[in-house]
Amino acid sequence: MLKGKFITFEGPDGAGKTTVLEMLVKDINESGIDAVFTREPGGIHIAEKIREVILNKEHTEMDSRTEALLYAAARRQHLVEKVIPSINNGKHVFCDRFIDSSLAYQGYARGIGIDEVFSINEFAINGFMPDLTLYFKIDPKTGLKRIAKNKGREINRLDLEDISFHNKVQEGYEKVISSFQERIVVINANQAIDKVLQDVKNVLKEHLHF
Ligand SMILES: Nc1ncnc2c1ncn2[C@@H]1O[C@H](COP(=O)(O)OP(=O)(O)OP(=O)(O)O)[C@@H](O)[C@H]1O
Ligand SMILES: Cc1cn([C@H]2C[C@H](O)[C@@H](COP(=O)(O)O)O2)c(=O)[nH]c1=O
Repeated sequence: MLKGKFITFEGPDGAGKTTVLEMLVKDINESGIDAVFTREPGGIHIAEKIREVILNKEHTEMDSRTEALLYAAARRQHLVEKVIPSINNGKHVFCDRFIDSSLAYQGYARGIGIDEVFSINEFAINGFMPDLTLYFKIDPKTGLKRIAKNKGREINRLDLEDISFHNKVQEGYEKVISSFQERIVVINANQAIDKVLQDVKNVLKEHLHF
């Protein structure tokens, strides 16, 4: 059987990744494409439990390396339990965040080092990288404003970091993009949502012939 593709969505908080993925579900399903939509950290029971531990606002004492290891552990379980079996069954997997988030947030913004965080993730992913990554580019301040406007959304421990942390996340992503130019496509997320969705669909058509 032909394997599915692994497509990840990345970007700062509030960039619009989840919104676009939710809009894509309908279109992809209607087009008859066999796809799975999932997220990190989470997507399966154990990883959702790890998510609760990482993002709990009360866990202010969490050490940066502990944080990096927990994200990597959730990633490993999600990969072996959900992502890899789906891809082997010919399904395309769309995932809200993956390794690039760890490189930008823990590697660069937390100051552990992008190479160090890549190393612990190599153990977790064992060579399994995305076929394509869409990076939602937005000024972090705009992303945080969008989140603040959305009263229904739960604010997590990472959202509560100050703007200098979120600016570092963006800088970290820029470094990651320059290291993986052949895999990562940049989407202008600072546009009306319908235009962002259309740009995403165009990239999927071009790269994956959807
Ligand atoms: N292009 C857009 N223009 C204006 N508002 C938007 C746009 N895209 C998303 N939003 C709004 O911004 C908020 C955050 O969007 P969303 O949750 O999709 O971002 P995200 O990238 O998944 O963020 P996070 O990674 O922090 O979960 C939501 O309230 C959403 O409705
Ligand atoms: C996978 C991953 C995520 N993060 C951060 C990024 C966000 O602030 C939260 C997840 O919340 P979302 O609403 O689902 O985007 O976690 C991270 O720091 N490192 C990672 O590897």
